[in-house]
Amino acid sequence: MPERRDTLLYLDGVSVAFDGFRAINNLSLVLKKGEMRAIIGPNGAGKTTMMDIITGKTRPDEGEVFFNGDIDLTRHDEADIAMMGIGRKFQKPTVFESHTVEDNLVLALAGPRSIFPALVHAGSRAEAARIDDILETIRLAERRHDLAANLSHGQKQWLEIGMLLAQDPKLLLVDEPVAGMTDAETEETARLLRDIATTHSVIVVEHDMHFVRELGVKVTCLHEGSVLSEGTLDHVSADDRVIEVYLGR
Ligand SMILES: Nc1ncnc2c1ncn2[C@@H]1O[C@H](COP(=O)(O)OP(=O)(O)OP(=O)(O)O)[C@@H](O)[C@H]1O
Repeated sequence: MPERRDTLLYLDGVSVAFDGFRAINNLSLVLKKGEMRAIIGPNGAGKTTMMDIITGKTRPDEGEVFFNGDIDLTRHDEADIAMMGIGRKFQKPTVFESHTVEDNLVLALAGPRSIFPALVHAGSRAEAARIDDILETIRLAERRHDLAANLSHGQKQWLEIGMLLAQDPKLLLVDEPVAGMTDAETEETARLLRDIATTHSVIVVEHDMHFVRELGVKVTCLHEGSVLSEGTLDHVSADDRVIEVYLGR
């Protein structure tokens, strides 16, 4: 394990059981500052539970969970952890359908981690620049005045990623972003996340191996609540144990 102080996220020996069943079992995983990581693994491997532990939704029974080197996440609740800069996007998009794309971002900018507390209603130049920036990143600059309801499923996912970015998180947790997307949207999402990863740390959970390949980052395969294999996608997908429990199904 690397020195904890140099890491953005540090999980060591983490376990949690539900009714005696160990959903997470002695899990150790380290994310470097600025890193993007893909998490794969079969249904029930513990991917969602791991995200729940990081975000403070679930408290581990054992083990260490540190953010930014020295913040013990097991001592904080969900609201604190969101304020500290861990943003999570769930699988299902939850944009405000009856608002425009731009207004969805304005609302997100005004959220709990807003860097524009008093300025939002003033429609300040800084806010406008920030929104332009996010719209470019999420490929929706041309759609800014359209209602979110009229976006495609993939574009709604991008908008929600934009709403997450508006909170300026240090770490983004993204759960199955490309489920239900077209092939073209899937490829664009990989590029979009790579752009975001130049300035943020990201954990992406995904089952779509073509997409994971496009991300081009280190992969961790979870199984039965711990790390089964870790490394490049080529390394992990050539691992017999990964083939047996996941890829070969
Ligand atoms: N709150 C809970 N109470 C009881 N069991 C739970 C709870 N949360 C998760 N589990 C169990 O823990 C195991 C791990 O589930 P988890 O959702 O983390 O897996 P996953 O890797 O995210 O799977 P998927 O790919 O299907 O989303 C599963 O067997 C699940 O049924």
